[in-house]
Amino acid sequence: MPLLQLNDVAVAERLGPISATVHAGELIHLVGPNGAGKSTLLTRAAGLSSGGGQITFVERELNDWQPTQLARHRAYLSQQQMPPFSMPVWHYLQLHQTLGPTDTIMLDLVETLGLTDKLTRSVNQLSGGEWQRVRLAAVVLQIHPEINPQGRLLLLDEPMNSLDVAQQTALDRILVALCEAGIAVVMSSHDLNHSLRHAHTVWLLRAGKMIAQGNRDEVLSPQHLATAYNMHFRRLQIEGHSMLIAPL
Ligand SMILES: Nc1ncnc2c1ncn2[C@@H]1O[C@H](COP(=O)(O)OP(=O)(O)OP(=O)(O)O)[C@@H](O)[C@H]1O
Repeated sequence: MPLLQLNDVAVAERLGPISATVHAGELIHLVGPNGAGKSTLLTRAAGLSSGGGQITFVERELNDWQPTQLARHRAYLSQQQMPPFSMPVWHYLQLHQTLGPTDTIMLDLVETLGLTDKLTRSVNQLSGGEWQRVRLAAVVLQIHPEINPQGRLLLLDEPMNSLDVAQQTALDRILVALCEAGIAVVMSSHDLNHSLRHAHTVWLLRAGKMIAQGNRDEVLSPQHLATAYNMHFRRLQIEGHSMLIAPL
C-alpha cells in the first residue's frame, strides 16, 4: 500500500496531470529544469496548495486531514528564505518538536549538522548555510521516528542549497537513516550526479509534466535528460560510479 498516491494531480496550467506513488522508506529525487514544477508538486503533496486530481496520504484523502494532524505525519521544507524574526536557535528547534522529551535527539542532530556552537545564536544572525541547516534540523525533528511515531513523510525543496560538501554528506546520512527507519523522503534537486548516486527513485519533470519516473539509472539516461533539458549528456563510469557529463 503506497504511503502517498498522486492521481492526475494538476495545478491550473502550471502542473500536470501527474500520477505517482511514494512508499514508506523510499528516497525520491525530483529533478528537472527551472520552472518544471518541482516546487509546485511538493506544495501539492504537502497539502499546502490545491488543484485538480486526487492525493491520498496514509489511505486518506489529503484534503480531509486537519492541519495539526497533518503536521504530525509529514514535514515540509520550502526553498531557502531568511528568517523574518529574532529567536535563539534552540528555541526555534524546540518549537518544531511535537512530542515527548527530546533533548538528546535534538542535540545529536544538532551535532551532526555542525550547529552545536550556534544553539544560543539568534536565527537572524546565522549565515545562509547555517540557517538552512537549522531549518533542516527543524523538519527532521518534526517527523523523527524516535520523537514522533506518527512521522511518515519528509518533503524537501532543494535541501542541499547553501550547504558545503561536508554538510551535504551529513544531510545524506541523516536522510538514509530516516529512510531506513521507514520515513519516505521526496526532495527536489538540481544535482543530477547526486541523484544518480543517492536516489532510490527519480521523478523527472519538464514543463509541468512527468517525463520519466522510476529507477535512477533508467530515468537519468542521456535520452530522458535530452528531452528534459535540451542538452546532450554522456554517462561515464568512474571508479565504479556512473557519472553524467554535459560537454560544453
Ligand atoms: N505563485 C505562482 N503563480 C503563478 N505561477 C507560478 C507561481 N509559482 C510558480 N509559478 C510558475 O509555475 C511554474 C513552475 O514553477 P515551480 O516553482 O514549481 O518550478 P521549479 O521546478 O520548482 O523551478 P526551480 O528549479 O526554478 O525552483 C513556473 O512556470 C513558474 O513561473
